[in-house]
Amino acid sequence: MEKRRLVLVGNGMAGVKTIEEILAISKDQFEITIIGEEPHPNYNRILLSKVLQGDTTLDDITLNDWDWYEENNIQLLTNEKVIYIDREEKMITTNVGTTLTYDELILATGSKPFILPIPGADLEGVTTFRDMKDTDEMLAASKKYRKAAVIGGGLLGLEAARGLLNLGMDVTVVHLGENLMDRQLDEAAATLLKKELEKQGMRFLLQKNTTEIVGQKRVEFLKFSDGETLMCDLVVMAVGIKPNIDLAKSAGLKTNRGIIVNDFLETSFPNIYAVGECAEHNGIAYGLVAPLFEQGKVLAKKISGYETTPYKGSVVSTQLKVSGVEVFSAGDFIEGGERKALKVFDEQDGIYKKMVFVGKKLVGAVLFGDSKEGNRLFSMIKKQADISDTVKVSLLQPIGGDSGESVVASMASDEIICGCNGVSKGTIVQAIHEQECTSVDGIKACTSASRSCGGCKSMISELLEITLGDQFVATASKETLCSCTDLSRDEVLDAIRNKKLMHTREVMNVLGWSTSEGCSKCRPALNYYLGMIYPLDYEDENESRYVNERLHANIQKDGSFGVVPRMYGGVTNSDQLRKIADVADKYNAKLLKITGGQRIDIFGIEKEDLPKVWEELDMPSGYAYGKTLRTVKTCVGETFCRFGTQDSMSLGIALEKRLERVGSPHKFKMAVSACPRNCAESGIKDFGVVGVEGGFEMYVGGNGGTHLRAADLLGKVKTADEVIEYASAYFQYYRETGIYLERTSKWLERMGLDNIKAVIENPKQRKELNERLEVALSVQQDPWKKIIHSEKLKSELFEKVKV
Ligand SMILES: Cc1cc2nc3c(=O)[nH]c(=O)nc-3n(C[C@H](O)[C@H](O)[C@H](O)COP(=O)(O)OP(=O)(O)OC[C@H]3O[C@@H](n4cnc5c(N)ncnc54)[C@H](O)[C@@H]3O)c2cc1C
Ligand SMILES: NC(=O)c1ccc[n+]([C@@H]2O[C@H](COP(=O)([O-])OP(=O)(O)OC[C@H]3O[C@@H](n4cnc5c(N)ncnc54)[C@H](O)[C@@H]3O)[C@@H](O)[C@H]2O)c1
Ligand code: SF4
Ligand code: FES
Repeated sequence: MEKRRLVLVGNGMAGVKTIEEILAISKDQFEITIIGEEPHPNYNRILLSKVLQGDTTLDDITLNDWDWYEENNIQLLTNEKVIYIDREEKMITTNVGTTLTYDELILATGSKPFILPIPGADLEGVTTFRDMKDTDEMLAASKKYRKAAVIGGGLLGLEAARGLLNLGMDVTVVHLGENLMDRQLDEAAATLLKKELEKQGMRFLLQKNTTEIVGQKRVEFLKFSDGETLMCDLVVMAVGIKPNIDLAKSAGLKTNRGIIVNDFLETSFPNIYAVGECAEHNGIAYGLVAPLFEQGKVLAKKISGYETTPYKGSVVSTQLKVSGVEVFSAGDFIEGGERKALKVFDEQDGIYKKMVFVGKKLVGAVLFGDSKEGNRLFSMIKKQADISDTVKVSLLQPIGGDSGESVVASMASDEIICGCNGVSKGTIVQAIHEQECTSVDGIKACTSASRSCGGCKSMISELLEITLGDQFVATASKETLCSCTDLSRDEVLDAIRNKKLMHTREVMNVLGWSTSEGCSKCRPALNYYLGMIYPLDYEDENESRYVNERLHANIQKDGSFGVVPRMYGGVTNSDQLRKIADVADKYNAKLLKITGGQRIDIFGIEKEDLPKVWEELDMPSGYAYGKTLRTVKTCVGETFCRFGTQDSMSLGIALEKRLERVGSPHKFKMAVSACPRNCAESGIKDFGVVGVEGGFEMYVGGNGGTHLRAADLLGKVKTADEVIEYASAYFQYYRETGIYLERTSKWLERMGLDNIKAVIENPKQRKELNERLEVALSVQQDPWKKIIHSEKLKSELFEKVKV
């Protein structure tokens, strides 16, 4: 049967969740294309607050990585905006001229932040908080400036303010109303919240109406309607959102605040649907993921031709994601008229709880200071169950305190544990018993619970403990390799060695993986571990590698590639430079850039040209894409510098030639400086060398990236040969004991510097590590050369396979 063409506009949370639901029920019905204006694969927008708070990175919050699209045969166009829908021809056009026809079209264009229409809103330093670009802008500003003003004291504004405080800025929240989070909290809870956040260092200006943002080029201060001002050099506008309906409106679909949809998410025009924040159902456009995911489920069934109950709207609950503050709000929480409130206020411990009833039905709740019962109350609100007077009062007791009973234990099977993804206690218990999910990650993989805000993780953990007893304690104390197995990395490696397992599939079969194919986390990890354990016999599985490693180049936003040839020790010559210039001209490179690792990146090469570019360069691969040694940065050293005490360039080149190509758990960067002035920045490298009088100091575990870490002193040696011996042993020890994707900075903290030192300083162990490394090095080949000389690889990788 010919597949129907399904086009999704908007690569965000609601749209991609709908596609996941479609794939789960009818994998082969559609040929799917997703078009997203942002340059990234689908990421968890909710966790941008955590990225801003410095707790995590874009990689960590990616929900569906590039490989997921490829594995599911989804064509993904990023950095493209759909600007036109031809309803009659059933065709869309993007801003770069791509046209695509569709049988079914889903609009999931999300929302746009509301920008106050005041003078100065377009000044430099004024931003919103909606996407990764905004988050990057705030992260960058925090490195240069000190004073931030956040306009809007809602959920978003407060989470932004907390993030900026974490980044070391002075933060003032400017709020129009009398109470913070006025859409979610009553006066009592808002007052407690303000006090708590003030303790954390946040400042507030309430009942302040901003009339102007003033500055020459960049913002300098805010002006308020009462004539007062506030000095600031960063302004974050968080004053609400409006559904993004521009495209739908221009296509003539019926719109109001959002795109009008019926109970099956159908718009006013056949075969066009809307889902997520852009959709308006019964007069409501939602701004939280739980209702959007509910919509996605209904739409997936509808579009796949399955019978479905109609979408009848959602009751919502919210939780603020600021550490140290527990706030929960759900339903109709303001009393008055027939809505009667039941409240407790423990002033000493700063706990406030309120439930609002209509007759015997719970219709709303606000919790401050202790929000453990939040999801349970939310379940009751959703079910509109009758609650007796005794239960009413018992709901306000601190469960788990006096009685010893846990909240989770007392929940009924159909009560919701994960509000974002609508997953009940019963579903999780079933996954534990029937799918043998025994960790929070396992539950996430089996049911999606905890995949969004993560607020339910502690309840899931508790439920696992209650359901599995001792067995959970055993599995909880270890981190599993991935959600396909309950075995830890060490247990898997032991089994590979003891049972002589030689292939990724064999490992999965013999060790009882819960999935037949594994996942994008375990496949590359197993490929690495097997290669490390059996350097001579294991045949690398290219298809288990991430796309950059598979193609030996770095894929860029626009789908072209960056090519970085090796320049040992950052030293080059006119011949190499000429070749790079010729290749750049011939293959229309878009940019030549000197990298931080002292070499040249040739950007903008098309995939099919890569083998020809490598051949014409005739230089080794710089592995700028690899989990292996990247570069050895060097200073000019004693050869030219009057401060130099050692020959840093020769040592750097020797180290790079010795350690290149062989795989490691993550990338490995090195540097050699010839004196303590440290021009090569040896203090922030995985292995850094500093020349001193009479020898070299060796520093380890440094990192100059997201998690900045100064390297620790490993030791001091006299000769360059000793440096090479120590560095090789250290690298091999990391290869053998590191967890796949663990940088040495984290590895060192996990293993303990003293323990690592004890191994590396032991002459016997150092020698053995060097010998084992030698074996691994003996079979390495330059991958570019290998591909150039293989017609099979060239055609498989660069002609047939879609990236
Ligand atoms: C910092 C932050 C924290 C949040 N925290 C929470 C929370 O704790 N709990 C919660 O429930 N919700 C939270 N939310 C809200 C939640 O993230 C959103 O409700 C959800 O992401 C909306 O999903 P969506 O797919 O409708 O829109 P989006 O995720 O915004 O996706 C829409 C996508 O469509 C793209 N697009 C738009 N127009 C076009 C076009 N014409 N062509 C191509 N692409 C287009 C956009 O670039 C965007 O990538 C938070 C939001 C933010 C910003
Ligand atoms: N934890 C969470 O669930 C979470 C976190 C972040 C964002 N979100 C969602 O993201 C969306 C955007 O959040 P938001 O906080 O911007 O929206 P919001 O509408 O909830 O809050 C905006 C706040 O700004 C205030 N405001 C309006 N005009 C103002 C002005 N001129 N000056 C000062 N204050 C003004 C309002 O009184 C309101 O409290 C919402 O849908 C929200 O639910 C949710
Ligand atoms: S690290 Fe020392 S030797 Fe090397 S360039 Fe800097 S000052 Fe000169
Ligand atoms: S409650 Fe948000 S992920 Fe479960």
